[in-house]
Amino acid sequence: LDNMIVDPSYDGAKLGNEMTLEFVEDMIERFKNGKKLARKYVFQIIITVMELVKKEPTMVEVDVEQGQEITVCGDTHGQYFDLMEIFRLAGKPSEKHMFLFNGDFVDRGSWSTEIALLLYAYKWLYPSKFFLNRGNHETDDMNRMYGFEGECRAKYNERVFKLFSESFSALPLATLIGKKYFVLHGGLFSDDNISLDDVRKLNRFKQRQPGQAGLMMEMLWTDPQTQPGRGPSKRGVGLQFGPDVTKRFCEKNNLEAIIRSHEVRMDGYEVEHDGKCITVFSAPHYCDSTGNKGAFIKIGPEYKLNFTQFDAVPHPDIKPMAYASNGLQGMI
Ligand SMILES: O=C(O)c1nn[nH]c1-c1ccccc1
Ligand SMILES: [Mn+2]
Ligand SMILES: [Mn+2]
Ligand SMILES: [Mn+2]
Repeated sequence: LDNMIVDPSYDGAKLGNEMTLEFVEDMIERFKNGKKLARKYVFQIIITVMELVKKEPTMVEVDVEQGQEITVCGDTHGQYFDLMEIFRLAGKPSEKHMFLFNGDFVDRGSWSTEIALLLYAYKWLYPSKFFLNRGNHETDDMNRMYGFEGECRAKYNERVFKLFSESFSALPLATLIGKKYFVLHGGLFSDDNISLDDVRKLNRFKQRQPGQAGLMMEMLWTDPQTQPGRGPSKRGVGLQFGPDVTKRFCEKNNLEAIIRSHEVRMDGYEVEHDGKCITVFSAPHYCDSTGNKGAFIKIGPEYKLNFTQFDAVPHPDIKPMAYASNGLQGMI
């Protein structure tokens, strides 16, 4: 990276060896005005955050101390201007105000590189207060089809996508808050005997992509259902799990509830399975079409769940999937 230079005409803040709040604030404004980051800084940010998250356990454990809070967000899917609305309403990340983004940061919305780079910059700035769970959209197959790869190529280059892809495969798969809330993108498992210890022990580096079976795939893909037991997934990947599965898992692991994302909810969130399964989705008016609200959850030292709903805000006239290819690139 040292031999990479930043064009002397570059009008943005300079990045040295440390992330600064000034650089992050400058990034936020640049992205709002449709500007990009110097490519050298993009590489620096992704590489630094990849090294940081590689050292994190597959399930990160966080407690909320007095005077602190954590805001849990669900899918943001490239909707940068709605992410700005989250920070306006919830407050921005800080040493006292922790955040957890629960996967699906990218794809669909056309400001996926802006969201990914901003979340990564905050991870660098507040490494022990800012948390990222992997979603099923932090994977190569989805990024090829749903816009992120195309957006990386269009705004930066293929190497930037490859680096993001490598960093996604290093992301933790779950976060345990106060030993009470098990937060992951998709949901629970085909096997009732899976415990938090099995998640802790899961070697997420053995396979870069979740594939069609196994613990990692299930954590990123499964959905709750109202009927007891387990059923087939509507997505063709994973399965659906009923209230009894959630109850058994929470009892076995002394949990209040699981918090997951992965599905749109018209109210932005939904409390299901007798309060043991909560879905939080943070992309309002999803794909400029669904008309849903977004939501986020604030959790303080008392570990009560505090839901906030919010509406989509105006954004520049760039459609969802503006950079998506037909996904056949490189196939023939
Ligand atoms: O793109 C989405 O809405 C999404 N979010 N999580 N999973 C998906 C998805 C999965 C399979 C096919 C299409 C979308
Ligand atoms: Mn999603
Ligand atoms: Mn998802
Ligand atoms: Mn929109």
